[in-house]
Amino acid sequence: MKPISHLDDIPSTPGKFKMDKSPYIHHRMRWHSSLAKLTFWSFLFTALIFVLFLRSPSSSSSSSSSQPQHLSDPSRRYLQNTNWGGHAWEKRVRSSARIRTQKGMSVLVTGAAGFVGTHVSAALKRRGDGVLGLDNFNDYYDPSLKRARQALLERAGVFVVEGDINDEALLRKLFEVVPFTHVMHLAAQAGVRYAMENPASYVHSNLAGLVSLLEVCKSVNPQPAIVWASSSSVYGLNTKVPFSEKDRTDQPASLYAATKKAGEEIAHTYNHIYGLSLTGLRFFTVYGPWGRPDMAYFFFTRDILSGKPIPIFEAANHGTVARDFTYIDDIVRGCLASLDTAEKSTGSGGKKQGPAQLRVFNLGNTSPVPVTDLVSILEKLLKVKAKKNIMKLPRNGDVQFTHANISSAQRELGYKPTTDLQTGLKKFVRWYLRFFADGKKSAE
Ligand SMILES: O=C(O)[C@H]1O[C@H](OP(=O)(O)OP(=O)(O)OC[C@H]2O[C@@H](n3ccc(=O)[nH]c3=O)[C@H](O)[C@@H]2O)[C@H](O)[C@@H](O)[C@@H]1O
Repeated sequence: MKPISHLDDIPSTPGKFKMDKSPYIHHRMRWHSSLAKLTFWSFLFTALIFVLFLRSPSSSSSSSSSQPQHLSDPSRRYLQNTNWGGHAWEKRVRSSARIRTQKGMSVLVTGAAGFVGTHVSAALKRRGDGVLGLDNFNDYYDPSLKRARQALLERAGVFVVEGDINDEALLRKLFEVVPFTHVMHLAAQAGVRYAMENPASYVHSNLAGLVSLLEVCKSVNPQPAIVWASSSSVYGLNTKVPFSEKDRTDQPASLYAATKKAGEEIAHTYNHIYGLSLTGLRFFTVYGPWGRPDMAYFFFTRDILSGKPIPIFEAANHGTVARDFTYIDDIVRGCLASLDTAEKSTGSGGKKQGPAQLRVFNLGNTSPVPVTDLVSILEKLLKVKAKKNIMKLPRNGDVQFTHANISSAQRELGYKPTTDLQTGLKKFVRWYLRFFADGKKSAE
C-alpha cells in the first residue's frame, strides 16, 4: 500500500512540524500548511486503517491469510489450518452439532481426535447429543492414529474441524454457527517427560490455548458451561494418600503439571470475573483402546512384541513405582456426568451476572498398581516375555505413585470406576492387535 512509504517523510507528531516564521511568506505558508496538514492526516488515517486491518483477528486467520500468528513459534509441529468457513462447511458444523434427543446438549469437544476426546465425542453422539469436534492434528505422536480416530468419529456422524484452540477467529466462527451449550475441553499438550524437550508447546496449548478458549466462551451469548481436563500430576510431590481435591497442589514436579495447575487457577479467574461455569477433571493415567502411543502401557506393548527392551522405573532403594491406572470407559462416564451436572454459566455480554459453579474432581480408579505388575499383565496377555531394563526413576517429572480419593466425584457425579487393570488391558491388547494387524483400519 502506497501511503506506508510516505509515512517515513512525516514527522512522528504534528507538534514537531516546525513553521518558518518569516512574515513575507506567511500567507503562502498558511496555504501550504493547510495542504500539508490535510495530506498528513489523510496519510495517517490510511496508515491507521492499514495497520488495524493487518492486526484484526479475522485477517490473520481467515482463509486468505498467509501467516497465522503462531507460525512464528518454531516449536510448533503443525500448520494452522486456515481452510475453514463457507456454506458447505457451516452446514457440516451445524449438522454435526444438531441435538437429536429431548434435553440434549450441543457440545464443542476440543482435542476430539485425541484419545479421551474421541471416546467422549462418540459417547455423546451415541446418546443423541450434538457434538462438534476440534483438533489441530499435531504430530506429538503419529498423526495417522488421530486420522483413524477422526474416521471413526466421521462414521458416527461427528465432524472434526481441523484447527487450533489459539485461533480465536475460528472459535468465534464456530459459536456463531452453533450456540454450544457446553464445551468439553480436552485439547492439550500431554505427557510429563516431553515437557523437558519442548516446553513451549505446553505454554502454547495448555496456557495460551486455554485462555484463548475462555476468552471466546466468556464473550459469547449464551456462555457455555465448560468441563476440561486437568491432571493427577497437579499433586506433584504431595505425599498424603489417597490424593484428595483438598490436598496441596503447589509442588508440581514437571512443567506439564505446572501448566495444568495454572489452568486450574486460570479457570478460577474466569469463573470469578465472568461467571463461567467451570469443572476441572484430574484424570489419573487413563488407558485403553485407541490410546496414546507415548504412554507406557502402549509402547511397552509395542516393544514387548518387537523384542525391544523396555525401561521400567524404580524409586530409590528399589522402591515401587505405581499408578492409579484408570480405564477409558470409566473416565468417559465421569466426563458425561460432569457435563450433565454442570450448571449454566451466569454471565452475559462478557459480564458476570451472579456466582457461577466452579468444581474440581479426581477421576481415578482408587487402586494403584505397580508398573512391574502392569508389565506382568502385558506379558501374559501378549504371551511374550518382556526384556526388562530396570532404571532409576528419572527426575524429569515422574512422581513415585498416584492414588485417587474419588469420594467427591462419587457423591456429586455418581462416578464409580468398574474396570480393573487386568480387564482393561485385555481390551486394550485386543484392540491393539486388531488395529495394527489390519493396517490401522479396524475399529472396536
Ligand atoms: O494421570 C496423569 O496425570 C498423567 O498420566 C500420564 O502420565 P504418567 O502417569 O506418567 O503415564 P505414563 O507415561 O504412561 O507412565 C506410567 C508409569 O510407567 C512408568 N514408566 C514410564 C515410562 C517408562 O519408560 N518407564 C516407566 O516405568 C512411569 O514412571 C509411570 O509410573 C499421562 O501421560 C499424562 O498426560 C497424564 O496427565
